[in-house]
Amino acid sequence: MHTAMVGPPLLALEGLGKSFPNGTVALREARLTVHPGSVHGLVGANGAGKSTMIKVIAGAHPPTSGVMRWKGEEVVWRTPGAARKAGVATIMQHVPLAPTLSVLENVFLGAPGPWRLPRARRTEFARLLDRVGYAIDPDAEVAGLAIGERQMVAILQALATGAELVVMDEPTASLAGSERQVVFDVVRRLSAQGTAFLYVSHFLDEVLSLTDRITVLRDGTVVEEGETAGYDEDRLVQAIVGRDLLAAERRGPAAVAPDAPVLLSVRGLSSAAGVRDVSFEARAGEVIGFAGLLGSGRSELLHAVYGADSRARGEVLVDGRRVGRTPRAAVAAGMALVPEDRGAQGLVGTFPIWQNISLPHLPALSSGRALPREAAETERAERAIADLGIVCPGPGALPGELSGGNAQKVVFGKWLYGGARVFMLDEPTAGVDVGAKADILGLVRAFAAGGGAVLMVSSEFEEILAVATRVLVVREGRIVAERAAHETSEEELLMLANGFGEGGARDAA
Ligand SMILES: Nc1ncnc2c1ncn2[C@@H]1O[C@H](COP(=O)(O)OP(=O)(O)OP(=O)(O)O)[C@@H](O)[C@H]1O
Repeated sequence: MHTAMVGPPLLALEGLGKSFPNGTVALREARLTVHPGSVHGLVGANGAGKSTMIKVIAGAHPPTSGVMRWKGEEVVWRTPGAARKAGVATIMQHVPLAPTLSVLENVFLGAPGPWRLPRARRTEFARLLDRVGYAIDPDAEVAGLAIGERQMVAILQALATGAELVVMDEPTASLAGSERQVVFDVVRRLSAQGTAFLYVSHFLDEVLSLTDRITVLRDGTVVEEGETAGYDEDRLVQAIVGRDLLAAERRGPAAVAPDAPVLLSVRGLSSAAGVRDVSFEARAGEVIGFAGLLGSGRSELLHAVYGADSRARGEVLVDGRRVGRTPRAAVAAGMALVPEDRGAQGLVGTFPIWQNISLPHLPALSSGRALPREAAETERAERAIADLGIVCPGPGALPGELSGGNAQKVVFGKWLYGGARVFMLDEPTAGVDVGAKADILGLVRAFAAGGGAVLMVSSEFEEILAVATRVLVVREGRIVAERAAHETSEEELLMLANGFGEGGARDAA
């Protein structure tokens, strides 16, 4: 990392304001200064205005007020194309690549210049790989790539367009440890070559280790800006949420009574989606963490338990009674699943928040015939908004008006306030800020303490250890190891998830 502080900044925003038609003021007199070759962290709670700022920079949202300067010159980018042409590339969390095209074709999709000729392309591709220090087959089809590799294709694509500033929105959100490292290495390497990065992330350890400077947004305004060296995690959390939370997050799991009844039994579950002969039990009050790498089958396992995979074979029992193998039967038996892909499976875009939250519970909330009681539903939504700290104009807001993290909290609220007893969470804190993360983990504990059972999948093993009573390690669709949470460590779980048993021997998975 070398920061060229002499000369004008690469990008400067001054007095930036952005209001939406519904009256929400997302940015107020905000400022940002990014220097060439620097890695600049942008952090803030859910709804603080990070995405809005990025979208203004990327030319996707016109600002309502303020000035933007690029290399010292005042600029107005009315389209993403204009920003890209000037040298800004934006990499969003869900990388929009063309799945049926090859890596090579994707990398040069938006690139200008002479790269239409196959020979020139391959030469340039090799040069780009050399710059990032990463190897990937140019002829591989993108559909077959792991998420980490897709991120790399997006970075190569940004370089191919000649980007001088790469904006990354939560680039590591669904990556496993080793894949994250690859992203960090590339960012460091490219910044040393002069490319600047604006790095948006809720993973504060990443922001602290990777960036040179940090800007903290709260409620649309910049509350702090300074050199990363002047921060530690506690101070950054304070700046983001205005309170100290780490104590709550580190509290550790509660113990389960040895005579607690078995709530959920899973027997010999297998599926074509890669789940292989999985059996386990969950007692009332237990939080079971499923530790596995991306692609280990951990999400498929939850889906199979929930009955969402019609090809799955095996038995699932709640309170000793067999549950039919459909999501409908699962819900009726008291099971709830909060999926990882909340965008596609979580919310109905045309329903206000209150309706989304009560969607799974309509029978319980209805009086007489299928007429929902709006007052009860609104009350439930208001409770969810308060408990989970959902930043929104009110229960009548539409999902599209919410920031990403707040929309996730709504999905969470959907299930939390019903009569569920077995709660399955797939990456429950992905994309939510540190404050909400502590709130959600607190809710998980409260749910278990109230006699429920929780199955939780997370790529963050630290988070699993913070709430789980027991950890099941998933690899290649099987449970390859079981540990009591207080008897294991992040390092051990990572080894096991990677297929290494104790002493470095590969487990016979
Ligand atoms: N299209 C929109 N219409 C109305 N309000 C919006 C719109 N997009 C965002 N907002 C609001 O603007 C504010 C800032 O949202 P933004 O998405 O920038 O937050 P964020 O910091 O990126 O949050 P997260 O960490 O959850 O992604 C929020 O209050 C959000 O509800």
